[in-house]
Amino acid sequence: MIEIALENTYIQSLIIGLILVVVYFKLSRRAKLNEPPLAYYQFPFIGHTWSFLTNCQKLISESREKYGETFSLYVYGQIITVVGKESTYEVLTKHQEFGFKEQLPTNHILNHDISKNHRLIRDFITGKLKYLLSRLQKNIIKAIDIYIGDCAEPRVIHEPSKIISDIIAIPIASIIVGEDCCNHEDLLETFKSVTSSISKFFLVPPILSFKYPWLYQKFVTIPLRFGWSPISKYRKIVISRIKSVVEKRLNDKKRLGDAWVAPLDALQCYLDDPEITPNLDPNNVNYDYIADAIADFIFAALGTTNFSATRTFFDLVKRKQQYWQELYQEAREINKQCNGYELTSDDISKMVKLDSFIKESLRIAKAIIRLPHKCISKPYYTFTNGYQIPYGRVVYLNVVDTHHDEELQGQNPTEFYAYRHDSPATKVERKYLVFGLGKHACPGRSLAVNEMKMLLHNLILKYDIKSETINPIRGSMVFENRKEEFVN
Ligand code: HEM
Repeated sequence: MIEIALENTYIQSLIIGLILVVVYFKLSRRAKLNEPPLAYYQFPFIGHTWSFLTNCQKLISESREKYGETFSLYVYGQIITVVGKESTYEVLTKHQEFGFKEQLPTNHILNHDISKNHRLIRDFITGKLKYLLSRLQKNIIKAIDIYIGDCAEPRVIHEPSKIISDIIAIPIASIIVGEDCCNHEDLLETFKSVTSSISKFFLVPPILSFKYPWLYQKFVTIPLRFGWSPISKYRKIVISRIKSVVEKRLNDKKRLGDAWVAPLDALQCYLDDPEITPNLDPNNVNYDYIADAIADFIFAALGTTNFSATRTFFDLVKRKQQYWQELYQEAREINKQCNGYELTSDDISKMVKLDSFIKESLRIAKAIIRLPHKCISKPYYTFTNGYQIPYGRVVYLNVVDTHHDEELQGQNPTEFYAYRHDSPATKVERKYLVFGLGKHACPGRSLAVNEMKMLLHNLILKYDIKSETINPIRGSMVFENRKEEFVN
């Protein structure tokens, strides 16, 4: 008995000793690095997690003031580093040293190659956007008619943000699955809900994802291993809607050969991949891959554009007194010049004031820290300012530090002033991080900004819009046809 007890004590001491050695080595390795200051926190284990979740803005601005532009926080049981305007550029452009950290591990749900899909989206959007503008425009006008319509009598809209989302979904669907499919009500609904289905699935406390990514993955993927997926309903609807279209396209392509004119949409890009459609055999198409790649496309394109368009629209209504008349004059002039015909890309680039308004609205948006990146430089990375961080450290960008900086943004940087910009909303640059920067900068930004411009241009021309509350985000809006005539 005594022997067993002694043996247990010996094993316990050995384990404690080993832990101490590991901790010592970890600490001594870290001690050698010139790490950014770790902001003070009161409670061990909890660290800054609570304030990070509940009042991130205060936490970041106080820490920034106290410790300078680069500092570390203890969040979810892990040290993270936050960088300000000086080091942001380094993180976004040094691709050998920093990798983009996906906020949600969508690869567990979606059965496709994410980087291949992002390449495809990039090539498709940058190569074909000018041919897509006409379709986007037609569908925006159609969607405005469906969801707002004729307002000869003032019409109260109780959920304006939902209306904007509904409108945005149609043109985006038209460039993903094409004109034949994009009008099906069930398809549009599943497109609108897939982003939130995926996001909700990962609502497990991300504490695990930081400290024990492996355990987090095992934990969140338990339902998947039992055959349940948050997007199975989405897959079913998408496949049922695209199947006949795909079959027709493959048969036509086989039959007509070079004389066949390929439709211009993302679906066709997937069909052009021989791995997805071996031998153009309609019975052998990898539909699961296509449906999942489309879900990833929607994940990147729809939520972001919706959020930004809604925000800009609310800003427009909120700042009506100051900007509406001027923006209306610009829209009217452009509309007169194109004489009611479709807007060309030249016409859209003449919307200089609207573009600047959109840019300002996106700049001033309340994103505080964003775009987490992981340090992949071994064994550590040294910033130009001398601070060092170890391999594996997650680095967040303090976007506000750039977006609210007087030197970069001009006078009164925290205030909304639409005409402060001297470059278009799509331009990625050091002082404007809405679309990221460098190799991974958002490839869909021209599509998103053009879509927002076309939407707002048409709304400004067509309606007089009033908010029923001081804060338009919370209340209903009244839409009424504009009294002045315009050609459309
Ligand atoms: C206003 C709307 C949008 C915003 C604010 C936005 C923002 C962003 C940001 C911040 C990034 C990360 C950039 C980086 O790591 O440096 C990104 C990446 C990406 N965005 Fe967008 N985006 C928008 C619309 C779109 C649209 C419409 C599409 C598709 C047509 C799209 C497709 C993508 C893709 C594929 C990536 C990944 C790029 C890569 O990994 O190389 N985005 N976006």
